[in-house]
Amino acid sequence: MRIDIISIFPEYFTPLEVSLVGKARERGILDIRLHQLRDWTHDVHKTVDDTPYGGGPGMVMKPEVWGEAIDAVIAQGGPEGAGLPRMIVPTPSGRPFTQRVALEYAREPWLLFTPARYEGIDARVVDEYRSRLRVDEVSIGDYVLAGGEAAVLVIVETVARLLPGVIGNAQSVADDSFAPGPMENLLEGPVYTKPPVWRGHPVPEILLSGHHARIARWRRDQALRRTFEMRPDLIARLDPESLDERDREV
Ligand SMILES: N#Cc1c(-c2ccc3ccn(Cc4ccccn4)c3c2)n[nH]c1N
Repeated sequence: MRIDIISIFPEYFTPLEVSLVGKARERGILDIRLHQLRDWTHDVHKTVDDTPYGGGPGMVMKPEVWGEAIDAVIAQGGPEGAGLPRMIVPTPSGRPFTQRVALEYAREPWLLFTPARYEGIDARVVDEYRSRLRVDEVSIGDYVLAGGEAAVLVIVETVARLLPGVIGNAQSVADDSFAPGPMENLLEGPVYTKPPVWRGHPVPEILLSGHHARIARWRRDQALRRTFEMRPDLIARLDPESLDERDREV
């Protein structure tokens, strides 16, 4: 997968050089390219923003600069056969970014992220590129960040761990909370490791029993309880068909 990120803070993406994403880049699974938006300005101050039409607080990012930058990245071409990139615009007013959306993105050969700052990008940029590309305006949650870079970090890491070969244990991905299937809309239950007793806190006996069926049942019970306690809104989304008699008792 090829990923292009255009930003006025390319240094914000240093975390993509380490850990899981960094290793995926070293192994050639991910090709991430960063671009400094100001490289497409033409004034001595490298201006990327201006006052909003209609008045109001803050500044808006100029369409000309973004248009030249996006055109230049597209013109570089992507992976063979990839065609044009899917453009992802983080915004507080976007559709929710979920595990299902991440799975969609993980199937794409080329993603182009356009994280903005200030009050966002002139709306005509999205209008322009919707006529040429698939454009997604997405939000990572119901709170307001200072810009889109943190959202890109979240999205890239979420998508990267879904790519074949990135996570050693593919079952771990399949068992993710929110992954489509039996675990969808269920939160992870508690996890434990050695020692068997820590500061007087024992590991639940069932986990030491070696009885895999009972352990699986216990874990599902814990996931249901955790979901009920922390995210009752997700309980309503559970597919009744996916619940057995025991689940209904929990
Ligand atoms: N994804 C996502 C986001 C964002 C986000 C994404 C991009 C930008 C570009 C500028 N700002 C600041 C800003 C403040 C006020 C109104 C508009 N924009 C962003 C915020 N906030 N919360 C999310 N879940």
